[in-house]
Amino acid sequence: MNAISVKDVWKEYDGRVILENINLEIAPRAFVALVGPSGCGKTTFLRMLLSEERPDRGSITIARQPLPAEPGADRGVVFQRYSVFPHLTVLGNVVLGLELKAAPLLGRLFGSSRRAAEDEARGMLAAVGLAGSEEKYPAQLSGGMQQRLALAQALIAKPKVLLLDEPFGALDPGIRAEIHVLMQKLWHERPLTVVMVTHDLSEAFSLGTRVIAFERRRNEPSDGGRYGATITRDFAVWPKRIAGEPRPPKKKSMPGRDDPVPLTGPLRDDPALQGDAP
Ligand SMILES: Nc1ncnc2c1ncn2[C@@H]1O[C@H](COP(=O)(O)OP(=O)(O)OP(=O)(O)O)[C@@H](O)[C@H]1O
Repeated sequence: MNAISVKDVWKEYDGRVILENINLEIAPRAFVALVGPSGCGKTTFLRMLLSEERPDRGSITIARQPLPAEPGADRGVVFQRYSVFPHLTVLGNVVLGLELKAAPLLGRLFGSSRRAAEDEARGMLAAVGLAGSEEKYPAQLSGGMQQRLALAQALIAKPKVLLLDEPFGALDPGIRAEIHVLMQKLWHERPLTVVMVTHDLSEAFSLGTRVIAFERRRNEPSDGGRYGATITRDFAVWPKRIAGEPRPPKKKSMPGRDDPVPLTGPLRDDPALQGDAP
């Protein structure tokens, strides 16, 4: 199963401790939202899960196996921008995900394999709401459609783990709400464990099964970078959100028990959960 286990992980850059003593057990099919102040090391943590960076100390395993030394098809990733290739069509971007998985060195499929890959990619594009846009180029798509494409490209290789680094941060609220619905649908339908970095607390609680805050407990300039951020809060979202069991759509007029955790009071004001978003 695609459980993630992080044990006593530390990361330094240039003699400065960025992350310290990170311990985290993520259940298979969880949707973990990571929040915390700007610069506390959320992206660094995600990059370690992707094998773009290595911990200086500690270990990370997925499904009880040490992380591969390089990023691979087992972990998909979507960034806030620039996740897709501008010179490839929408279809080409998604087919590439399959080509890189099947032929990592050559990155090309031919003949019937290519046709099968194209059919699969068309199915994936339909699943993210991009049917009919196959021959367009990313620049011809809106921001929301580009992120749908990035999700399709990441998911086509059937990763066990999906890593999201503020994937919806640049989208307008209406578009963001639509893509949240899509994101939940994709998570319910596929055997994925998701780790998402976000500055948006409301997004964290409306998508996640669990919200984790990173924070530096000591943050004095005189510390000289001796202390990094660590996990200071770990909330299970209530009512429980369970992969594969979508909640019924909300009734419009009456606030119900399936509403997300209300973001008022001490939680909303908790400095550990404040990013630098307005
Ligand atoms: N490759 C690198 N070399 C040196 N320092 C780095 C490197 N990558 C990140 N840092 C530093 O590590 C710290 C944490 O950066 P990171 O991007 O992980 O934070 P973050 O919490 O994701 O920030 P934000 O919310 O603003 O995206 C920052 O001070 C950053 O400058």
